[in-house]
Amino acid sequence: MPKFAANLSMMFTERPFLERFAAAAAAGFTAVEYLFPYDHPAKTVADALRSAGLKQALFNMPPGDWAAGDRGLASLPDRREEFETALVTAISYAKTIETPLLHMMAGIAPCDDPAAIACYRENLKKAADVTAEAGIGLVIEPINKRDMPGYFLNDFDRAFDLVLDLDRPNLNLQFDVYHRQILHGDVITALRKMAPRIGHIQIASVPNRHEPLTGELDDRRIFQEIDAIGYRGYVGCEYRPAAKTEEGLGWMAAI
Ligand SMILES: O=C(O)[C@H](O)C(=O)CO
Ligand SMILES: [Mg+2]
Repeated sequence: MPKFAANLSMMFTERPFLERFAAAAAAGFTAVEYLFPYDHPAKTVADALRSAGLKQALFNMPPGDWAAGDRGLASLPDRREEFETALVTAISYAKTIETPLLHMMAGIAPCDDPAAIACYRENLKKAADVTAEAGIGLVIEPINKRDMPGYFLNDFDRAFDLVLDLDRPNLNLQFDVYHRQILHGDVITALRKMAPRIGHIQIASVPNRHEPLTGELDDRRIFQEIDAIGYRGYVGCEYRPAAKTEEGLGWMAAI
């Protein structure tokens, strides 16, 4: 059975962010992930994590101005300096919080634009090499067009081929089952094909992005396959609870 990490950006949102760590631990989670810790000092987040006795699975590099519509900086040629600063910030936070893995978001840019493609590739190489020096893993995640219209990285084969082509040991794929199903379907075959380069997995029901066992996929079968491919990392529960978080946790006993 996979080991699950609560996503504190989506779950336990009935309480302020720093109180979600204790709530996740009380609910039985041993690890957490979230999108961004940057609204708080790194030490404050690290203290909340450690006080709750939790492990940190992953968080994202700074995405730019999220409220203004930024969804990452890596493919934006006119924001290279901001990307470099974001990389330094992410590594500093990752070291303080002892996070083994960072997700580099691509940004909103045409996926066929040559300048965006070149910029993304260069930034990805740089981020992989700099995180490797810090002993940190890096993942890239294709995201579906319904949830994130215009997002640069929106194809699993393209992301997988880029990981293989750049061939950095610490650079792998963030395989979000929710996005895979919406973008391409064929989840189990893709898990088997991409298994050697899967650095992180996330789950949510399709189409509503709620708890497991409530969507169109056979989540029990997918969890069996995640075990079968030999994935031993955390599976991030990146879902929006259909009601109160704790009321929706029955799936953990039912899988
Ligand atoms: O949305 C997702 O699936 C990603 O995992 C993310 O963190 C950016 O929103
Ligand atoms: Mg995801």
